[in-house]
Amino acid sequence: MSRDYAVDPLRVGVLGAKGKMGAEVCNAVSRADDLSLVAGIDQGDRLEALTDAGAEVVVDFTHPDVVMGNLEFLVNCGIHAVVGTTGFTAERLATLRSQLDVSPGLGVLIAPNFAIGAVLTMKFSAIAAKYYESVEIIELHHPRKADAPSGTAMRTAQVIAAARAEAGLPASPDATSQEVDGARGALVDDVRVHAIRLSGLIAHEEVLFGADGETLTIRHDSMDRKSFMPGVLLAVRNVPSLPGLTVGLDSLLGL
Ligand SMILES: NC(=O)C1=CN([C@@H]2O[C@H](COP(=O)(O)OP(=O)(O)OC[C@H]3O[C@@H](n4cnc5c(N)ncnc54)[C@H](OP(=O)(O)O)[C@@H]3O)[C@@H](O)[C@H]2O)C=CC1
Ligand SMILES: O=C(O)C1=N[C@H](C(=O)O)C[C@H](O)C1
Repeated sequence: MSRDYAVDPLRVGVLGAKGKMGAEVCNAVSRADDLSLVAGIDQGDRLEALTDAGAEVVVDFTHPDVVMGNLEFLVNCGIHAVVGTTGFTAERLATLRSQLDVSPGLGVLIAPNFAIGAVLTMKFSAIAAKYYESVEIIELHHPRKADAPSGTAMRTAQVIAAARAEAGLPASPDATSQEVDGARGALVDDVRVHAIRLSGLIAHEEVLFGADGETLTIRHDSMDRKSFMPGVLLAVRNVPSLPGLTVGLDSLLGL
């Protein structure tokens, strides 16, 4: 018999509950009739509070330095995870895949960005990439952000680079022969990424494409952290039926 979540809500825990994103997630989960917030823990709290509370899905918005330890605990305890925390290198994803290989039925979903517009920006950029000889990315964030470039910009650069490689495109043209360190941004998979940190901003990304006589700019702006909540809740509701590792929201959005 299938479970009636209106009667028996999915039990959700939040890691990083006092942070900017974690607090917003606690509010969103509390407001959803089919979900029940059973634990919200932060720096210094015991991870066991999650098992004590019977959490079935845990959402992690903490810090790149601690997220792998958190996930090891959750996987060992058989708790599904939805992860927004950044810092997922190919090596980290491989580690996670091997942990999940021995935990049949368990799901972990990691999304570099839960905002629909950011997911579409990555998708549109992957489509546009093969038509333009030049591409650069500018990401713009609030100044309390720990990592640069953003996880979204890293992922955007990776999908663009993959599309360019498949189309046989060389590196973007660039005649710079004299440079003040950092003036041309960071190279991520051969794509230049520039990171702005500015009070007043939340999370923004611009992808600029160029060819002879034209440019195309794809821009997304998160003006409020509420923009991430529909994606987070979509992931929470679906992760128990998505065994293994899922990266990105694309499949859940039908992209
Ligand atoms: N995927 C997405 O859509 C989004 C991803 N992010 C990412 O999410 C992460 C968090 O962002 P944000 O909420 O802005 O950051 P915050 O610094 O506001 O929040 C992080 C919270 O986690 C706490 N924390 C740190 N270590 C632990 C631990 N070991 N266990 C439990 N809690 C811990 C912090 O405590 P303390 O401050 O005391 O260290 C803080 O309260 C970042 O990696 C960010 O890039 C952000 C927005 C959207
Ligand atoms: O730290 C943030 O704020 C954000 N982090 C994520 C990232 O690094 O891409 C997602 C979004 O950009 C907000």
